[in-house]
Amino acid sequence: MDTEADLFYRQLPKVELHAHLNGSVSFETMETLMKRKPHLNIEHSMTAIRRGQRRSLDECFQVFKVIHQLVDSEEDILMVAKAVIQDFAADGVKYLELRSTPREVTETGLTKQRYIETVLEAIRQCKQEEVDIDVRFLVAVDRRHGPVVAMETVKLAEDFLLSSDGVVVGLDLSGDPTVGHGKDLLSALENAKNCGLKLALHLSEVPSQRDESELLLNLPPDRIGHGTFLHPEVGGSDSLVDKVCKQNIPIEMCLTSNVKGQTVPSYDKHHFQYWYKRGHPCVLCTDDKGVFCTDLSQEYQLAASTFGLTREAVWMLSQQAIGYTFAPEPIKQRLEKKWAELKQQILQKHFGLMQTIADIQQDHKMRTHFDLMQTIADIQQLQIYSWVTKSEAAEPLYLISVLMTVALVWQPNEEFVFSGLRVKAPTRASRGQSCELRQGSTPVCLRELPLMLLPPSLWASQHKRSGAPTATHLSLMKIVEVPPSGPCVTGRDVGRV
Ligand SMILES: CNc1ncnc2c1ncn2[C@@H]1O[C@H](COP(=O)(O)O)[C@@H](O)[C@H]1O
Repeated sequence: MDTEADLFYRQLPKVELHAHLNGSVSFETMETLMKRKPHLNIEHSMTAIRRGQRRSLDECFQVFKVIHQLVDSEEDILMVAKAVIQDFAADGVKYLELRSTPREVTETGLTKQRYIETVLEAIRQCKQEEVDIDVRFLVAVDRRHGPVVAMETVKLAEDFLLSSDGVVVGLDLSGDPTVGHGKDLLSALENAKNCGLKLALHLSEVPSQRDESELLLNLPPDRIGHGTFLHPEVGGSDSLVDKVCKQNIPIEMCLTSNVKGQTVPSYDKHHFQYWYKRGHPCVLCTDDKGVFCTDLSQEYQLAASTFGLTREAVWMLSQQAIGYTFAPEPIKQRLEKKWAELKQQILQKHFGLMQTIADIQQDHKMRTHFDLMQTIADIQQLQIYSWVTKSEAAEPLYLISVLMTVALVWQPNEEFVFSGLRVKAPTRASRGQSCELRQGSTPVCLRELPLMLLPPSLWASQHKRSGAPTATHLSLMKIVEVPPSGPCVTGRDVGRV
């Protein structure tokens, strides 16, 4: 069931800049592919790394080999590319730069030229079918295939740059980072740059790539993929960080991919934190949403909860990504306009309730006790209770704020039941005063709540520190947005103990 937060992150307009086509195939599309080729005996466990699972990077690359067996004809590529684009659109992605390595398969007659043409056909069909997403394509060079193939791929990419009506915009360098050295690919990459292809290069995805990154950063690339081991705290160097910062090169960050592929030990250790704190351009991406079982909404939500980003900051993060796309200026302007229009609808809708409660709390500080008692009636008139319903939306932030608004006007120490939660009013309704909440017989202690709106991420981290129940514990408590028709008063969940 979707929570209010899920809804927000899905509705958030997003830009996806690091997505490998064959790594982005959904469970459902995979199912169709498996049915088409039953003789391969491929199961889902061979194409995806599920929740809680981890693999070595090497094992991840084995997964791609399996997927490539399933996707080996023009027919497959068309289906997969269309499905992937539709998935991204359904996840609220408004602009997508898809990347893929052109392959030839003798048995099916697939050539690299036809491979790219088929992906472009999928993009064209989606556009014709008015799928709400702008899609561009990056031709990928697989580093494992060496300099000759790299040069051929660049030539192919250059041809499409000139003939694809702006859909092919750049070149990606990817593939198993433990194989080969970037110095052998330098000429091909220079050629690509000189002919106007934008460069999105996987850099320092593993620790051993320091020298290579030094070299490739001189090109310089237009964006960096992963950049996991660039900074000195993880074995990179100040010189690498200086180069990236001076040239202001955006970094594509793929949290789940890095954690599941074990190049990063845990979400909270992700290098997003390092770069984001410095104000460096960062863009959240999925990498391989099919293989790593994620989507871009989830990646934003994860980043926000792990690093305590406010909704405003999340919005900024997604909006700034427009500037890092390889799209021409008019497209960027169109996207900016779209973001501005949606901001009214989405951000303010989700902030509306919070603001109202903050106003009420502000009011409380001014009032006498009598007024406060009166305010409970006002609150009912403002129909806050009706926002607390049995619906699916459950943001602890809102819940606690509402609870505390009620608690503030209650007699000190008095208890009441609120949607099954036993709440004890604070003895003094002042900042810094702790307040006791119980779920069943379990006390939940949260400090300083009366006067602050606590983001779920912070709340979760407080819980970790205090050992109290997790945020999901209280997510049984539901709050929905204000219905457009105006809420109705119920108050039925509130009663004295
Ligand atoms: C996990 N991190 C990663 N690091 C480096 N390269 C990756 C990758 N994830 C995917 N690829 C590259 O993308 C190919 C699959 O999509 P396409 O067949 O091109 O659409 C992989 O074979 C690999 O070359």
